[in-house]
Amino acid sequence: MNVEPFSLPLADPVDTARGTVSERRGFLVTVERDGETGVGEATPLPGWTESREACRSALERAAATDARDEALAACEGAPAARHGVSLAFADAAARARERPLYRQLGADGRVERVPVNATVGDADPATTAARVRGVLGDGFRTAKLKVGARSLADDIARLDAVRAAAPDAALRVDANGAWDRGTARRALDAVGDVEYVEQPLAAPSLGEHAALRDRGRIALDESVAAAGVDEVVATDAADVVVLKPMALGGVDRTVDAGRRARAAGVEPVVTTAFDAVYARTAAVHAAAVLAPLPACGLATGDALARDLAADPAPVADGAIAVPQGKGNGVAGPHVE
Ligand SMILES: O=C(O)CCC(=O)C1=CC=C[C@@H](O)[C@@H]1C(=O)O
Ligand SMILES: [Mg+2]
Repeated sequence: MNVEPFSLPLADPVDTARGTVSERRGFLVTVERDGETGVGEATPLPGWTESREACRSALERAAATDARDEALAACEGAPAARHGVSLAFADAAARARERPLYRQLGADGRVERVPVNATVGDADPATTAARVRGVLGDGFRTAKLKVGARSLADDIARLDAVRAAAPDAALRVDANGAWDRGTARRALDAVGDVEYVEQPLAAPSLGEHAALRDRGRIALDESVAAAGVDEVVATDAADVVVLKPMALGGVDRTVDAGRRARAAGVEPVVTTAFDAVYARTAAVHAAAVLAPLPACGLATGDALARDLAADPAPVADGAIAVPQGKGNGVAGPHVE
């Protein structure tokens, strides 16, 4: 196993209630198996995953063995590291069997496309409205707006401006845990017609989120990373679970978690953690296994100023075409 660090700046840093995401640093994981090279990506994002140092240590432990199960065991407790190692082995296995990753992960039939949302960071009302109009012009139908970085009144003014400028847009909002219970209740009453409010309260707050569900649809993201999908489902804390493969320990675990959530009546949505191309594309495959899904947060490639390789799954008309070649579909070698 080979582990190589990388660092990628965002083209346009994303402002959220938890600060600004401006750079993604991670590790490329390469394994040779069955005569094929498999490539995985571990891109930790503190708040969702282990730290970069913990990720590096786990990958060092994993690299000490060539046995898949031992390497995965070395990554327990380090979800980004486990993501990288499990993806490298799954990519090699799918290539060896000459099938796309999503078939390797358990999809029964061919899946062509996964619908995606645009992600719109915090900005003043006019800028937010212009960005939403712009993404509709690019073919998106659904926009996820970051909220909670300013007062609720200001966020409602942003939503009003968006609805005036882009009345056809389907909207969701993501507060990244910025609100207290009173603000969250007022927000749910004031946001109007949105698909859901994502992570209104700090994670995990499962009982508190369950209590908010009579006011509107709740999606949980950081709470899923903190408490796990099963705990979120068992406590009736969410209508929607936001599944970030990087935070869940891999695309294999994401598929399993999505199936369990759906069986319990909770809708899964797959998103990236502003990952580089290997993990982003793998998340598209995970979404393909779970399809049909609501619009997923996978359209984050353009957020990066540069990437590790050409994107085999670009966004067109509000959807991503699922790569149908063998493996993950990213053509190496990576370029930095
Ligand atoms: O879900 C999306 O539309 C894209 C991904 C995304 O919004 C996020 C990725 C990583 C960290 C966060 O800032 C953010 C989120 O909270 O969902
Ligand atoms: Mg979120």
